[in-house]
Amino acid sequence: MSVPAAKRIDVKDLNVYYGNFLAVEGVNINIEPRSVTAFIGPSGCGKTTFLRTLNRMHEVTPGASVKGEVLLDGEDLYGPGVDPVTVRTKVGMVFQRPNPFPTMSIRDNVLAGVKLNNKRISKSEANTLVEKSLLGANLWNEVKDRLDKPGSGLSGGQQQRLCIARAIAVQPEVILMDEPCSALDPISTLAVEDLINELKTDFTVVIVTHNMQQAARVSEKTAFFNIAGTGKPGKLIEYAETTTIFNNPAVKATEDYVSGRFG
Ligand SMILES: Nc1ncnc2c1ncn2[C@@H]1O[C@H](COP(=O)(O)OP(=O)(O)OP(=O)(O)O)[C@@H](O)[C@H]1O
Repeated sequence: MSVPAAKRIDVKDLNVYYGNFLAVEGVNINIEPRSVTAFIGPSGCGKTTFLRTLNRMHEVTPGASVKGEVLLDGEDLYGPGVDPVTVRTKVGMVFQRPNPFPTMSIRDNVLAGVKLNNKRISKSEANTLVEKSLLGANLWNEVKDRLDKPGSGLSGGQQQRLCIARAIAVQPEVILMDEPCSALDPISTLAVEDLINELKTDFTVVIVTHNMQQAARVSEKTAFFNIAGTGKPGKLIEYAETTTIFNNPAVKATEDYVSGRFG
């Protein structure tokens, strides 16, 4: 399976709205390819909302809209004529709760995204893709003898890695992860964190996490978001190397948050 080039993301002056409500204001951020970037911040500061604008997934919510630009290697995802479905094949997403199709086999779960995109592939190509994707998701050895069994028969951590295999199978350039370990036990969490570390060899990875140790373990750069109060928009407060954010942040609010003084 050839791996498409990981791409950089440049966001310019992005506002995100739910109807008239300005949920996230004025985000400017440059995300490097082949790296892991973590989004942290207190509940309601707009991490998920902003993440979902990076593959136009927010458009699934009626009334949600953006102003500004999101460039993928210089191409605006919101440019005229850009199809959001195509955007989502380039920028994949893994959700908080593992969501394999429960009655579908492990093998068909891996291929589900590819089939949704109406790609026709031969049986042998499909076999290769299933194996490569499961290898890429560190799941192959655990499931290779039961590929035709339902995805729901796996543990929570295995299911989440299956969802990551499904995301990889589409061969995206960027993988977005919204709290991918929040429903997992500590051992499964470590397995997924190891995997995230490996994914950055081929992909640009962006992860929302509430777990600051996790941000410190997996990411090169961290973006801290905050809100001034209920009803106010979330803003990107500080974005820097993860070690700087945790050890020597420039902004007092970042320091208060990472040291556990609020949030
Ligand atoms: N579908 C929606 N409709 C209207 N407002 C929404 C919707 N989803 C989120 N919001 C609002 O947008 C703001 C940002 O929410 P968001 O879920 O992005 O924050 P978050 O930082 O990811 O929070 P958490 O850490 O709790 O998941 C909040 O004020 C929230 O109430």
